Amino acid sequence: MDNIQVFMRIRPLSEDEYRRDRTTESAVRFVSENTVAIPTQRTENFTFDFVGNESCTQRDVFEAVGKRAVERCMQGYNGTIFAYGQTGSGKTFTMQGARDEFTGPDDELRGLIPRCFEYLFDRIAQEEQRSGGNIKYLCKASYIEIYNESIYDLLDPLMRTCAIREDIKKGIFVDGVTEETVLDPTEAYSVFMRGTHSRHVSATSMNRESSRSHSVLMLMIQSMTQTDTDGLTEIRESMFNLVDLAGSERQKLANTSGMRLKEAANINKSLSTLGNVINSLVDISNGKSRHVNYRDSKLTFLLRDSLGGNSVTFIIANVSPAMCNDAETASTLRFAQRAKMIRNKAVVNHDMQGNVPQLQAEIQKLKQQIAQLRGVPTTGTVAVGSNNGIVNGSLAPASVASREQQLAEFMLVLAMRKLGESERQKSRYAEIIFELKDKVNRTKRQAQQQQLLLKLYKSQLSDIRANAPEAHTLSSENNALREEVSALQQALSAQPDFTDLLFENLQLHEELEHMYSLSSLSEAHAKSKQSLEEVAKDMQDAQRLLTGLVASKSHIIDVDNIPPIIPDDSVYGGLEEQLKRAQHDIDDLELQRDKLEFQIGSIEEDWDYVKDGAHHLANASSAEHAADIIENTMDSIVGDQARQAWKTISAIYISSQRKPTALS
Ligand SMILES: Nc1ncnc2c1ncn2[C@@H]1O[C@H](COP(=O)(O)OP(=O)(O)OP(=O)(O)O)[C@@H](O)[C@H]1O
Repeated sequence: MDNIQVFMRIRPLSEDEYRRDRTTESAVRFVSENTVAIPTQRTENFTFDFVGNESCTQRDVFEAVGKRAVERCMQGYNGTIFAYGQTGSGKTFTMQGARDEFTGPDDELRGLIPRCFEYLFDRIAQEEQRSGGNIKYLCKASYIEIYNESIYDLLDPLMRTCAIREDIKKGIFVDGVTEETVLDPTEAYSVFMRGTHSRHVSATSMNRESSRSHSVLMLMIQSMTQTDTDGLTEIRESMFNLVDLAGSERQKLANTSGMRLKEAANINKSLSTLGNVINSLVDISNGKSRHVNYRDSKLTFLLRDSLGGNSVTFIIANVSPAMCNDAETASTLRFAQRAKMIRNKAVVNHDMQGNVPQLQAEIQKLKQQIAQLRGVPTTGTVAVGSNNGIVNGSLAPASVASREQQLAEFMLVLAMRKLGESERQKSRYAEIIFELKDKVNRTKRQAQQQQLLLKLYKSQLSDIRANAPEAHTLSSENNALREEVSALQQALSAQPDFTDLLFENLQLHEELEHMYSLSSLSEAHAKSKQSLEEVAKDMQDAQRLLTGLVASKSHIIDVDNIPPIIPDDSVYGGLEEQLKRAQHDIDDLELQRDKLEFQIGSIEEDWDYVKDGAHHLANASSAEHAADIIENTMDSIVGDQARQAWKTISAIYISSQRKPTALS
């Protein structure tokens, strides 16, 4: 059992941070070589397996983490390196490096990924040479992104989404993800950069930052060792995951809506699930029985083995040294401290492979050996010694024979198991073939349906074309109508401008009002007013009629330019509209659901802080320690209710301790 190893890296202060802090003083204080604290956050001390200060180089990180991870993968263990930390803390710099292109092995700023590639292929060349051709290696790379709880295949030109599946033999895997065989570091790096480029392109087109998603580069390393005599092959296979996580800062709901809300809810979900999984695993390491909710997020489900499973796991906790980021730095270190308590059970993933006759021959050989050994006592070989087989204090041949017999029987059992396994594998392959055939059939059916549709469209098109002879008549009719329209338009333009009439109307109206005010001709006024209104109305009607007529005559079919496919456009349009509305409703509902999940997650997290705080408070060693706990817990809580509850708990604690001055 190995604990997850945690490496902390402090990046140099950025110019922005300096402008904000107005000091170069670091928020992180070194207590000893591998122990740090954040005094402004009054944290406890944090001890890690390695702590790199601001001048820690890319080479240092590789020597401490990358090299060890590659070595374990070469032995057949699964390995994972996570880069964790707030946005801008240096995760990508640590994993990938300072630049977006590979400038070769002399580039001192290249990150862990290119360095791991170089080291891995160096070691492979060494091993292949040392074995004199008996060992052969195969490496395949896949690269995915987890964004909004969907998995995108970054090596697929269409960046299709994939599903995670579980299989008895393969364990957890990304179904249908692109796997590219890589033969040297340059090839591996160019595959990695291709995926990184797709990630940037999709991030830009979707108007989001790459730090809002997790990326996982998966390297499958397989070694095949040919055994000398029996033609069997030993296969070792390990999965090396290099994970660049989304920024770890807790997403706030305030002023967030639409896509951003969904994004925030999902990042929150996967990071808080990661936190919950780690908490449960820590409890398990402390002897408690807990269910671990790996399936609550894609990230934790995919990396299940890396957390409390069959993997050698390293976490690099990246932090900023700035005072303005001290709370986030403290939160990252608390996360890393908890993760360090998780214990993994890494085992070498190996298997024997040979065809069934080879395995059967092996069994036959073993059976013969057993039969020979069984025959030993009857042929009198055992009787050579005396004293129950003990000769001069050492085992007599009979005991040796029985030990050999046991060994041979044990090997027989192993071989039988192998045979069984190969049978199971065979049936699994049969299943896969069946599934593939099924898929092919479905694709064929879809293709047939599409061909039918195409035929239908073609026949409709040719119907329309077949009616084309009428085009002449239509065309002459068309011309006549066009002339009519232009005549009407002329007539319309010959009419006095409608606005002029209205204006005149208004003037007359005003004049009449004036006259009315001067004389007592009220009746005449009313009549004139009415008649003027009638004239205006008639003018309006005439105008409307004329415009309508022009518009109706303008709808003349242009028979020379019939679009290729017109069928049922309005129906499709209507359906599409309905579909859009339904999709919109679904999006709204999903958003609501995400929002609720986010709120629930946030509330649960808050209550966890309250519970943890109360637990720590009960065990506080001094009033100062208690004051720290009260303050830190309050900083971590987001919701009002939990804050209120924490205030009450703190007040009760303070009054019961009767140390109000220290704790206030
Ligand atoms: N150790 C370091 N030395 C020098 N510069 C660094 C170091 N770490 C990070 N930087 C610089 O800090 C900036 C932010 O780093 P980076 O992009 O790696 O952060 P990040 O944690 O990956 O952010 P995000 O979550 O947004 O992806 C970059 O300009 C990077 O070059």
